[in-house]
Amino acid sequence: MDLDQLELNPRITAALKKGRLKSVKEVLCYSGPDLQRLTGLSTHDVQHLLRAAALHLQGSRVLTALQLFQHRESFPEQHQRLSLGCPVLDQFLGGGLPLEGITDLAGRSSAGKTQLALQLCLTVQFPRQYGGLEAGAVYICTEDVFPSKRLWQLIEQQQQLRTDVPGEVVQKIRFSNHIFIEHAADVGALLECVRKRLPVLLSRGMARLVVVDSIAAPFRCEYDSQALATRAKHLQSLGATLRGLSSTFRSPVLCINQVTEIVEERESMPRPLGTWDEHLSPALGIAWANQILMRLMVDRVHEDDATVGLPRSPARTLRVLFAPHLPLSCCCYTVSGEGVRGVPGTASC
Ligand SMILES: Nc1ncnc2c1ncn2[C@@H]1O[C@H](COP(=O)(O)OP(=O)(O)OP(=O)(O)O)[C@@H](O)[C@H]1O
Repeated sequence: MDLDQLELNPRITAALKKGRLKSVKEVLCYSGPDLQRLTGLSTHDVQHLLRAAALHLQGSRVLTALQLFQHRESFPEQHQRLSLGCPVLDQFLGGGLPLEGITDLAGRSSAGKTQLALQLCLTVQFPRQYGGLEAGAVYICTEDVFPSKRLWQLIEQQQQLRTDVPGEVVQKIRFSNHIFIEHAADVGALLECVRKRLPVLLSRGMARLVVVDSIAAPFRCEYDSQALATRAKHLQSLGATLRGLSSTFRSPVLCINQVTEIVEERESMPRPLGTWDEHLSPALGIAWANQILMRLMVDRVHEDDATVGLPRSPARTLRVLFAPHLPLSCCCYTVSGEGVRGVPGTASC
């Protein structure tokens, strides 16, 4: 019984036993007045008891954020990330996706958002030493049908992409058996899915990655300008549920987002690769931005730009727009039959 480890007056210990309290955790679950009622102790004794219990749980050391950062190897849980399946992209993102919180991945159509999401659905199934979480993924489609043909292609070519993983390990994983696909065509269906079905899969350990592809689609078309407050309320509720699930089950949530583009007459000069297109902004505004932990933006150089002297490959960029643990930075990547790969030496701030 861990209550015996508390430095308490024997009188208080005896009162706890009489009140049938068995653990420090149990003590901390009661309010002061409840403890008084259960044990018959005075207010002063109960306060002393609560302080001793809190100190016991906290341990002897108080750690600062800097210590947590500097002694990574002593706190593997805090620094665990979900790999993107490519060492260049992992290094760019400080190890991969954080396990707790929502990552927003915005970008134009065909920029490569779905390709990254599909790759993550495979990576999550790898053993921990290869960057995975040894569990499946839930893929919630709100717009298009699930790209199963492309998924099969990626599965078949995993061995070529993941040269860091022994062949027998890759062959042993039944990737397609652990991807749970949901379709939610409107906000009501999406909320129902994340409130009811998602917790079941996560709590049973069947999945440890959630992809919503895309978060913007139902919210962009369902509300007119009169209903913006309702939209914000629903976005907030969805964000809170996803964040809660992510931190309870230490499972990353990736939300694919669309972009809004300001269309105006522009000079015909091509934009240099890796520079920020200020005409683009992620959809759903501040109501959604407040729900997410980090935001990434992918982009693809227009075909026209690629013909005006810019290199043909790489033609895609991945940019950190905000993240608590990363600088604002950018790197190039490619999409091939095998999957998504970062281009070495292209990361820049
Ligand atoms: N087998 C493949 N080989 C090479 N490139 C591919 C392959 N499959 C897809 N791609 C590339 O990925 C692009 C599509 O990317 P993706 O489906 O991720 O787009 P997206 O950003 O999700 O767009 P949307 O919002 O329209 O769904 C294609 O334009 C193509 O360039």
